[in-house]
Formats: sequence, structure tokens, C-alpha cells
Amino acid sequence: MVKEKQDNIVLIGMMGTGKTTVGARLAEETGYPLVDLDALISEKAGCPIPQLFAERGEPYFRDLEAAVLKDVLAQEGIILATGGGAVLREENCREMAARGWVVALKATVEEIVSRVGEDPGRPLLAGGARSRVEALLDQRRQAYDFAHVIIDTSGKSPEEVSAEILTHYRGSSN
Ligand SMILES: Nc1ncnc2c1ncn2[C@@H]1O[C@H](COP(=O)(O)OP(=O)(O)O)[C@@H](O)[C@H]1O
Ligand SMILES: O=C(O)C1=C[C@@H](OP(=O)(O)O)[C@@H](O)[C@H](O)C1
Ligand SMILES: [Mg+2]
Repeated sequence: MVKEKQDNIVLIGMMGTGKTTVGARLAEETGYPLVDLDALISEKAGCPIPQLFAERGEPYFRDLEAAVLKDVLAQEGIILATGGGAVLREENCREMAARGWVVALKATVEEIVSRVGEDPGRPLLAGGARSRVEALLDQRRQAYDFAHVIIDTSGKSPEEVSAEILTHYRGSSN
């Protein structure tokens, strides 16, 4: 354990900033279990995220996302990798900030497109990854700013990002 207090570490940020990957690394480093919100949603829904979007629509996904998030945040001592749109509801942000130490991951448009632009697992990027990433970043311009710490991941490996987060975490007071 990195700290005596059983804080949750909550990762937020746009698609492709590395929340799932860095979350797994942080879990290894801290011994806290990794909870990936999308994986849990997919498990609960019984189908992959793209199928959920296609068959039930985004509003249904967002309702499920909010419910699973609330459930998961009742725990203590987890690494929570959220999905990029989990910050779109204010209530979700309030819960995350109240129940965890929130880290926002950032990356340039170029890096995001090169990391996830071709990935069919991200339905919101279908039909033109670069323009979709730009549009979403524009819509979400300040959505990630409530984090306790903001980390630019561009040009850094997941290991470097994880180490940087832990340096902040060990020095944080909450
Ligand atoms: N710091 C990084 N540098 C380069 N590639 C990365 C980095 N972090 C993640 N990736 C890669 O980018 C892709 C998306 O990462 P992922 O963790 O799924 O992002 P998110 O959960 O934020 O959408 C994966 O292929 C992953 O290996
Ligand atoms: O940004 C978004 O709205 C989304 C991000 C995805 O998660 P990642 O950020 O882990 O890719 C996933 O929750 C879904 O496709 C919607
Ligand atoms: Mg993810």
C-alpha cells in the first residue's frame, strides 16, 4: 500500500489518454485492485460497449455508467479507470471528487488519434477519428478540470505516467 488511508484513485480523461492502461500499472504498483468502469458496464450489460451503443443508444449507456459508478465508488482502496464521458454528468463528478483522489490524464489530438483512432471499440470515434476527437475535446473543454491533479501524458510511457501519479499521490494531503 502506498498510503495508510484507503483512498480511491480515480482516473478521468478523454478516450486514449491511457486511463485503462495506466490504471492497470497503478494497480500493480499499489496492490489496489483495478476497476475499469467500461469493463464492468460491459459485464453488467452482457455485451461489448460498441454493441451497447448500437443497440440501446448513448443515453442508456450513460444511465448505466452513472449507476455503476455510484456502486463502485462505495468501495475504498481501488484504482478506478473511468470512461472518457463519465464526467459529462455533474453528479458523477461530485461523486468522484467526494469518494476519490481524481487524476485527469491529457494528451494531444495527434497522440489520441494515433493511439485509438482506428479502434472499433470506441463507437464515438466512428466516421472520422480526428474530427471526432477534436469535436469531443471542444465539447468537453473544461469537463476534466475538476481533478485534483492534471497530467499530460504526451510523449510519456504508461510507466512514466504511473510513476508521476504516485509521486503526486504520496505528496497529496487528501
Ligand atoms: N502513455 C502512453 N503512450 C503510448 N501509448 C499509450 C499510452 N497510454 C496508453 N497507450 C495506448 O493507447 C491505447 C489506449 O489506451 P487506454 O488505456 O485504453 O486509454 P483510455 O482508457 O484512456 O481510453 C492503448 O493501445 C494503449 O496501449
Ligand atoms: O469518451 C467517451 O464518451 C467514451 C469513452 C470510452 O472509454 P475510454 O475513455 O476508456 O476509451 C467508453 O466509455 C465509451 O466508448 C464512451
Ligand atoms: Mg479505458
